[in-house]
Amino acid sequence: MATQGQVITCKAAVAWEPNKPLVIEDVQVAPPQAGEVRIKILYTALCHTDAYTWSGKDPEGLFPCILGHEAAGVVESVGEGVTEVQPGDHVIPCYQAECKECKFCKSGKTNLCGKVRSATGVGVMMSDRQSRFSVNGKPIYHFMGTSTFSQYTVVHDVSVAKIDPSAPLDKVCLLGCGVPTGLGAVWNTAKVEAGSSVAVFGLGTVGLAVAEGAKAAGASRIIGVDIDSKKFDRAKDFGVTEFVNPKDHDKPIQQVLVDMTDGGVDYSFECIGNVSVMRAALECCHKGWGTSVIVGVAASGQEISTRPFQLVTGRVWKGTAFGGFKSRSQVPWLVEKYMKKVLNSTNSFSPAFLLFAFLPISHGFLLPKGSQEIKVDEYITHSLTLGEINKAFDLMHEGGCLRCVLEVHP
Ligand SMILES: NC(=O)C1=CN([C@@H]2O[C@H](COP(=O)(O)OP(=O)(O)OC[C@H]3O[C@@H](n4cnc5c(N)ncnc54)[C@H](O)[C@@H]3O)[C@@H](O)[C@H]2O)C=CC1
Ligand SMILES: N[C@@H](CCC(=O)N[C@@H](CSC=O)C(=O)NCC(=O)O)C(=O)O
Ligand SMILES: [Zn+2]
Ligand SMILES: [Zn+2]
Repeated sequence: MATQGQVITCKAAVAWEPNKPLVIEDVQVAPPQAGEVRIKILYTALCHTDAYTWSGKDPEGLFPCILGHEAAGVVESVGEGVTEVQPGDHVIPCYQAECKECKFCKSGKTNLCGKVRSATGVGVMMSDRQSRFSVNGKPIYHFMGTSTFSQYTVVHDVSVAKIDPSAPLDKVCLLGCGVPTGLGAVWNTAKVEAGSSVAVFGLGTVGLAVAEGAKAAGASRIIGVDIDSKKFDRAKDFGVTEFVNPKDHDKPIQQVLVDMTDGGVDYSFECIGNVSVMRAALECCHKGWGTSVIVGVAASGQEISTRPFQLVTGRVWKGTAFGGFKSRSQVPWLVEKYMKKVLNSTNSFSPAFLLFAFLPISHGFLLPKGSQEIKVDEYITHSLTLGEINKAFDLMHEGGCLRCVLEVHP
């Protein structure tokens, strides 16, 4: 039955209040307006940022809402004026938009986009400042401009990346957030060079993707720091070469790292969201040039501090959103890199090889040596259905879980 132009009633997980179990509801999803796209979400993963907003600690958190921002699906219908995608296209919703026209997009200095951020931060669509979701007439807020814990969602056209239709959506949904964030933190934000020493604080999905990116960039030492020693074994597969558990040391962790590395690491990455660790990550960097990148998201009211002397003496403190990747332009490229790995694991040589070899040039930037392929499957530790979403959130807080992928239309 054609659904174009109709309200769709479907299942979605609604967060009615902070920290209260999500409820699977029959949700009405309005048709897309001008410049909007309605997507049938097929697979969504959970990210710690969903848990953070659900906890009530996100200053932008609004309830009731539909969370979720790491997903893949198929375009169901498009609103007036949408030209870059059409029904049937396979897509990844992007919480970081890319309009290619605003001063951010045109600056060449950032992946942040200003076109719809004022609406996505308050849970509505840009054109009429209204939500497209409701339950029995009660509006439900959008989240991060994506709201993927729903069988159908409506997003702005500038927030949709069209991808290779042969890519497995149950895997590439991860390219909507955590994996690109870690890789991009290394390749785009820090620009780690071959031979560098790197410290990664937090060995969850984001930290492991940092390690993977650092290995691809040719880092000589990749030191993983985590308070859970069970994380260490798995981290070796992602490129971590040494491990430190702060609980095993009496000295501050920054001092431990400085002592291990003849004065400090060249690059460090905080992938936890803990402001004390952010300070340690800066202060374990080498005097004169060490760069620390904040990736973790810290709660409302939390602030970072250090002695200004740390910066006066040449350390650099940076942050990254979505790893600095320009979403609509570069998510399809990340999917292609993943597909190359899939192809290579089935064919020893494929004509697609030449295409992939030239893609980095056609996309305007160079890949670090050895980074032609990226892992995705390796980050998926659990698979459940949308109806089991509360169980999936419980799993996230267990040490063994990296990403749990939910089948949205089981
Ligand atoms: N900036 C961005 O664009 C993005 C930021 N994030 C944020 O990145 C952070 C990490 O995300 P995930 O990897 O999914 O989280 P995760 O919870 O899976 O990983 C965090 C790791 O840190 C470890 N840890 C906790 N406290 C620690 C401490 N004091 N010292 C050392 N290790 C400690 C935990 O054992 C765990 O292994 C979250 O804050 C998330 O919100 C996620 C995606 C995008
Ligand atoms: N509303 C939050 C914002 C948290 C945040 O920094 N989000 C990241 C993405 S985290 C993904 O899992 C981001 O892209 N930030 C840039 C942006 O424009 O939001 C808060 O206020 O803490
Ligand atoms: Zn995320
Ligand atoms: Zn823009």
